[in-house]
Amino acid sequence: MKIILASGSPRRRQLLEQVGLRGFVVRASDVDESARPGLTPAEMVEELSARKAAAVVREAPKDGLVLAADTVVALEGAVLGKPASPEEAARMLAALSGRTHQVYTGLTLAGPGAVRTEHEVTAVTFRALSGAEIAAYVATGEPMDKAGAYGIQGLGALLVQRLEGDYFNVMGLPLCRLGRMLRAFGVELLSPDGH
Ligand SMILES: Cc1cn([C@H]2C[C@H](O)[C@@H](COP(=O)(O)OP(=O)(O)OP(=O)(O)O)O2)c(=O)[nH]c1=O
Repeated sequence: MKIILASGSPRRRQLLEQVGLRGFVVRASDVDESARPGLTPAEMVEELSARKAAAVVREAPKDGLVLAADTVVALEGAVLGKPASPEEAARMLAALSGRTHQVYTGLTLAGPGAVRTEHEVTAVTFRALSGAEIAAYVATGEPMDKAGAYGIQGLGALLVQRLEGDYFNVMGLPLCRLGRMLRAFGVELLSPDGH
């Protein structure tokens, strides 16, 4: 089955390769990422991942399997997406400092005749950060294209004291859940013949 990754995120591409998927194609969608007001973070990431998948499905081959995801950070009811400026990144990091937040990723698989959307949550606790540390981290540029203004896979690892759940969900793709969802579409990542 031809797998189409509907994502411009280099992390998601890397993570698919990590679990042995080869030969997939990348078709970044250009959908409106603004969410309807009043949705919970879980509803929001599910809806956005479904929207990203739907935008690519139209041009996909009939036997293709489209995979799309969306990640946000939730802090006590507030949803943090990607920061629009270094100042906003610094504000997000100050809000996350010394507290626990949730990272939500919605995942949609759209195959021949079936579409499935699920989400995964990971709880992440930051240590207390000084203003100087926040400024230094923002100056690296790493926060700018990432939900919640940090990347756990980079220097952001220095901020994370504790994590509960799927680490890869924080990077933007919950691999354990993905494996289970792919199996439902007939794609087995752990097969005896090494596929
Ligand atoms: C919290 C966190 C987020 N992120 C990233 C994952 C996502 O790429 C990004 C959230 O933005 P998304 O809108 O989920 O994804 P994207 O715009 O990068 O790619 P596309 O819409 O084409 O699929 O934040 C990290 O890489 N590390 C982290 O620790």
